[in-house]
Amino acid sequence: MSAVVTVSGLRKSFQNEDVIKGLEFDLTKGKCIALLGANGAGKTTTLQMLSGLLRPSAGSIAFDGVQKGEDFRKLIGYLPQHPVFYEWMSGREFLEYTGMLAGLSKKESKERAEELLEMVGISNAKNRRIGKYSGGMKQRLGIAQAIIHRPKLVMLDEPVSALDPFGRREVLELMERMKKETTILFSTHILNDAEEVCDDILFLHKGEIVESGSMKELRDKYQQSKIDLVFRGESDQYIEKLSSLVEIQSISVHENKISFFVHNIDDAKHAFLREITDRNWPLLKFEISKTSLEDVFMKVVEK
Ligand SMILES: Nc1ncnc2c1ncn2[C@@H]1O[C@H](COP(=O)(O)OP(=O)(O)OP(=O)(O)O)[C@@H](O)[C@H]1O
Repeated sequence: MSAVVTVSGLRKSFQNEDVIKGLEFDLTKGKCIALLGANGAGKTTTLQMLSGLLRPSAGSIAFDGVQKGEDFRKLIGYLPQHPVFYEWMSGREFLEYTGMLAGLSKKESKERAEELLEMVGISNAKNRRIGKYSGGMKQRLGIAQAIIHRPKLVMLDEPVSALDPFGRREVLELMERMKKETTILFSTHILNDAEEVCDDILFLHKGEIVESGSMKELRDKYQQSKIDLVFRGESDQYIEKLSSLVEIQSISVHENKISFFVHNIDDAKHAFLREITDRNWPLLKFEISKTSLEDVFMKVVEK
């Protein structure tokens, strides 16, 4: 599959401090990719370099079909983390204005503005002043602005983080619709949001990509089945016996909770329950679950 942009050896330092430390990745055409990372991981800095607002300290960013030195801005759309609007303009006026700034004719801008107001679901408020819009509506207007010139890649910096649950839902649903038309790179520190709409993840931590791949690959790689057990009293003898019954990947003990990570959850469940009931062990808790990507994310971030 072809890449809309290929990034190689990308670095950025501020006052001799390395903030982005040699990123290597490409973004596959037609995908929605989450740039996931905690606060300060370097997401905004990365997006600003990709959008041409910030000059990299080193490395290259190559857009598909664009020669070195050629203007690539027509190919990209960008919604900053804290977009600023002319609050006195109406949504329609704002979109027509940004359309013309992006190089569309007056007629094209009008038509595209109408189309986008419909698409992002604010056409009934198109003549209202932006100052009267809710957070979710402003964010959707910001997204419309970012795609007015039909870019090949649209970058959204934390588009849902500051929204209430309603606004968040509106924007995530809009992204779902946009996926059919363009490649999306969106930054977030909330894994759930990434999981909901994205195909692929770039996991940024302290300026480095510590994990990447499709959602499915990462789930397959990290999701493990586990059985949590709590017994009354000392648990060493139970751990020893239970771990001899089936193939165990790992065991962790936290206070009085024993977690067995296993390959085959059905075998383990039956074997454990049989053993515990046959021997009448003082079981207080038996719980089956899966580790989530969230657990993995937390582990990496805590390092
Ligand atoms: N202009 C600047 N001058 C100095 N340091 C900067 C500058 N811009 C960003 N940084 C630093 O670079 C690091 C990464 O910042 P960045 O804003 O890219 O992170 P982020 O992942 O987008 O986080 P957040 O979600 O909090 O915005 C931070 O430590 C930040 O303090």
